Amino acid sequence: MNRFLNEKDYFHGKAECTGVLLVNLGTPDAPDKPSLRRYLREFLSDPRVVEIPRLAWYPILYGIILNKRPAASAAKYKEVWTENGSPLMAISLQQQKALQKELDIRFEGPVKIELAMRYGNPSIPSALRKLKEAGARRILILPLYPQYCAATNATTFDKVFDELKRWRWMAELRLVNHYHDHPSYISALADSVLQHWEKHPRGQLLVMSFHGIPKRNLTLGDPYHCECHKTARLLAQELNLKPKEYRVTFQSRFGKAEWLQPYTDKTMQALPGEGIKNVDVICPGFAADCLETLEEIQQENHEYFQHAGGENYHYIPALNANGKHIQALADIIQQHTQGWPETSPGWTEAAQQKRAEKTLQRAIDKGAKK
Ligand SMILES: C=CC1=C(C)c2cc3[nH]c(cc4nc(cc5[nH]c(cc1n2)c(C)c5CCC(=O)O)C(CCC(=O)O)=C4C)c(C)c3C=C
Ligand SMILES: [Fe+2]
Ligand SMILES: [Fe+2]
Repeated sequence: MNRFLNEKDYFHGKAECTGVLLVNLGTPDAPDKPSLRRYLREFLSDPRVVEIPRLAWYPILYGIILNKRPAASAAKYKEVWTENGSPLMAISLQQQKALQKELDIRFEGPVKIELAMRYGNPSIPSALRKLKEAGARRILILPLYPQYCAATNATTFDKVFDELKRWRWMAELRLVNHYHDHPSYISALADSVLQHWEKHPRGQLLVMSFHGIPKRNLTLGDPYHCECHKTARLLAQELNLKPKEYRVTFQSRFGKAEWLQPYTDKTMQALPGEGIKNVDVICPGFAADCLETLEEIQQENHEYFQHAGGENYHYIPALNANGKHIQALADIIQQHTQGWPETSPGWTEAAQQKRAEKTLQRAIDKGAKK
């Protein structure tokens, strides 16, 4: 057996392209107990996610968590599951499609986008191999987490490296570390808040809720907490908010240790007592709506707020596949692929002609729609 992945059917002058790998966290295949058990086992066995020595962690994971949590989590997933499957997966596929369309217009030469999930399917190795088969000699990895965290971004890169170290002919590789302060991302967030305020009365407070991590990770040097606060500050600036008009909180606590504070759920229970009875809530760290936004923020925290005497609670959806988000991601991709050849060998004149015609047709269609 061969130790390395060889080049299949290679010939000189084979067409090349630039590859972009979009990566999100992953989601169970179905909202049932066996699928949840499989998904949680892979996710929670990752030492980047739970940084407890394996000898201490595995008895808890296999003895308690994987016996209790799959059923409880499956019930939550059932509440948000759609006819197109898990919201995270359905939205990620829409993002991939819209971005491919946008990059086809922006780039001279061919750019191929693949979607992967860090846990579950489609896996990072399978998506990287698809890019390889499409002739990607240069690959940009874009984890869809604006704020860098070792539990999300670093583990994505680990998995990419594990795959690439098996390739005979490695691709040129670039990584997007984060985009928490990218002007196009901040502007897309601000736009989504303004659009929301056009349709709904504005709350007294804009709560910006980010996924939490253990507090210990911050003290060990993970920049995630700082990056969340920077995103929040820039978004507040863009919206001309005074400090008392917005608040940063952290959600999705897991286990008994202390996580980043203030906690979103405790904040929602306390706000009405402070006289704040109307709030808008946004989750700027989630590129796509998922269990953590739709069930935990839109439903569960809404209930906490109302039970504590709150009156109006509006969740502002994640950026998902909205136009400004796709433009922002395309800006990030363009910036990080600078210097890479836009026209590759094998990119024939006929293909270039076809692209020019397609671009022209799109411009005509766009003009006709206006
Ligand atoms: C030790 C536990 C966890 C850490 C650390 C963690 C960090 C982290 N997670 C996200 C984004 C998402 N997490 C999602 C679900 C989810 N997260 C954890 C635990 C940790 N996350 C669990 C156990 C689950 C599964 C659901 C459950 O059983 O409660 C999701 C949603 C996936 C979906 O299918 O919809 C996302 C997205 C970030 C950004 C992050 C660190 C910054
Ligand atoms: Fe999580
Ligand atoms: Fe949660």
